Amino acid sequence: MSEEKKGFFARLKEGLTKTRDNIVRGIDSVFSGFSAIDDDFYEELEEILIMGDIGVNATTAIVERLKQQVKEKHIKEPSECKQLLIESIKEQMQVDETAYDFEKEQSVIMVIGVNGVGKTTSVGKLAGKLKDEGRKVLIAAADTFRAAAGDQLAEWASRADVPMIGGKEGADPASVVFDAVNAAKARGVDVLLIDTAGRLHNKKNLMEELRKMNRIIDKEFPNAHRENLIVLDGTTGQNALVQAREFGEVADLTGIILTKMDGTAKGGIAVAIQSELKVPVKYIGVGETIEDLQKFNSEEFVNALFDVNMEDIGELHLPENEQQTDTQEE
Ligand SMILES: Nc1nc2c(ncn2[C@@H]2O[C@H](COP(=O)(O)OP(=O)(O)OP(=O)(O)O)[C@@H](O)[C@H]2O)c(=O)[nH]1
Repeated sequence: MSEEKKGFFARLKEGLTKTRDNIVRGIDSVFSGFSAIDDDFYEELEEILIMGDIGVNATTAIVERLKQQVKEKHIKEPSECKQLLIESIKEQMQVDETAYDFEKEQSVIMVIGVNGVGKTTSVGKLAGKLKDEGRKVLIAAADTFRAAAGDQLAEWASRADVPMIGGKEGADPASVVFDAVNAAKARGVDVLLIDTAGRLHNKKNLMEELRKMNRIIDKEFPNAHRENLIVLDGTTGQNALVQAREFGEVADLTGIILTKMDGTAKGGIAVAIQSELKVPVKYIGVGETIEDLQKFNSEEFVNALFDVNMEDIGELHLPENEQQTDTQEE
């Protein structure tokens, strides 16, 4: 690599440039264009948030919270609302600490989503991250439908230096899962990561296959902590919500991996997802390399979105390793 890689926060901020142009500029113009905080002001603000892919539910909650604060704090100037709005969005997106318990427990993580959203890449990145944290990781390549998927995952497994099971084109995905679960138990693996197909002959088959895999894990490994992480492509906007709802019908979704947040104009979808689906965004991806996936942090995300300088806001409650990496690299 010719130039030194920037810290995650800097990459996130850069990645959110288009989203920022989309949302924050509009918000700023409302704050500077209105001389009073009235119904028109709130309406205009709502419109910009909704247009910015933040979604109706989240927008309503954010604006309601803002109204309440304006009243309580006796604020008169629209410009004084900006910080309150930022805080309100952060609150809306907070992820509970327990969301990452599975990282420390014996767990089986099934990674699901439509094809091309970044499942294989995310499994590889997550494997590397957990391995670095000292966890014993095993990858199961249950996407046996797409010819190159197994090879692609094998490459990630070797990059992350973790073993992989399965990956043979045409093999029965459920039997790959069965083998992987039993290997995980026999080898005392901490985290089993399962990459699944995003496409089969038809949608019904795909959903049936997922159900079957779920049943096998439940039956063979009832004591493991279960996670079903859906991967959503941040550039698809509202369609990501539709996908999550569909997969939610066959698997109990416990979290979201939001990928391709580098260069999307629709980054506001992160806010919408959290409030519409009540499923937390646990990781975000801002590029194609192993260090480009990080835990989602609402503070960091909203600051990056609004271009708030991290130093200006004092100590952040980032997970330890992220905090160190960013300060060192920047
Ligand atoms: N820019 C960017 N590209 C990403 C990110 N995550 C994944 N990609 C790219 O998206 C493309 C698809 O990723 P895959 O991991 O193959 O997607 P998949 O969901 O496994 O696809 P199927 O195996 O077809 O179901 C690849 O070119 C990845 O490099 C990200 O965070 N940012």
